[in-house]
Amino acid sequence: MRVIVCKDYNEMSEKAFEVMKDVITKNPKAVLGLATGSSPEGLYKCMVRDHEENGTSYQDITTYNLDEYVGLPKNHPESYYTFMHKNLFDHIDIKEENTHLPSGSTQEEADTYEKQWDAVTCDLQLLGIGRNGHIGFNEPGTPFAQTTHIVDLTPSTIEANSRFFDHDINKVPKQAISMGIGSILKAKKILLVASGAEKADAVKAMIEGPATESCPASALQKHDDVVVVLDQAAAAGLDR
Ligand SMILES: N[C@@H]1[C@@H](O)[C@H](O)[C@@H](COP(=O)(O)O)O[C@@H]1O
Repeated sequence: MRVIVCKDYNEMSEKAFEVMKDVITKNPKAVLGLATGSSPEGLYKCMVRDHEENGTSYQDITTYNLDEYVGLPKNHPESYYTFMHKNLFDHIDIKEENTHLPSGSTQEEADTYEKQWDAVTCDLQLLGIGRNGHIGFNEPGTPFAQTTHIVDLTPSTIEANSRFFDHDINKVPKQAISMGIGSILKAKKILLVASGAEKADAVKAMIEGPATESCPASALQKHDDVVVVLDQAAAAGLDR
């Protein structure tokens, strides 16, 4: 794992953008795995600004998102479909038909998404990390070989994500459809961004702990091309 520590969220976003831009420049037909949450928002802003100022084109780029809540209509303000359009897709020249998000509530629908994912080679998978070490919605205890699946969210994730639902845990969906850890590890390159003190324990377990199902992100130790971009607060627990 290559670990880059930045002074703050903005610098983290700029550094992550450099990694992203390099992939897109080398391959304008790249397949990108995308993530939601506050961690990648700054990176998406950099991509939009670069598209507007430098004309970087996404015409031939294809995207696959990691996850989506079960039970929220597509156009719900907190659906990941809405998030991706609001933060990225509506501001760049990507073709709607080239963007993919998982959807549905059954394992059959999850398997269909995995088949689509298997048919492409992802050049760069972007990830955030949950406070309990989850990636996508793969909660602690998820087998590393897991493919796209329906997930029961843990109380800790429901609580963490309630900030997007008026701080009301009753409004947070209780399930999600998520690429598995095995799906994520299929990407050629992985870029994980994390900021803030509340991520420090998960970041330490991911990088310096053993590769164990109790920290889903520690599975990334098994991949040979991972770049982790952190701000100082998220890196605070690291020994090295
Ligand atoms: N499913 C998403 C994850 O993909 C994301 O990494 C995590 C952290 O979110 P944030 O970046 O807002 O802290 O939250 C959600 O649960």
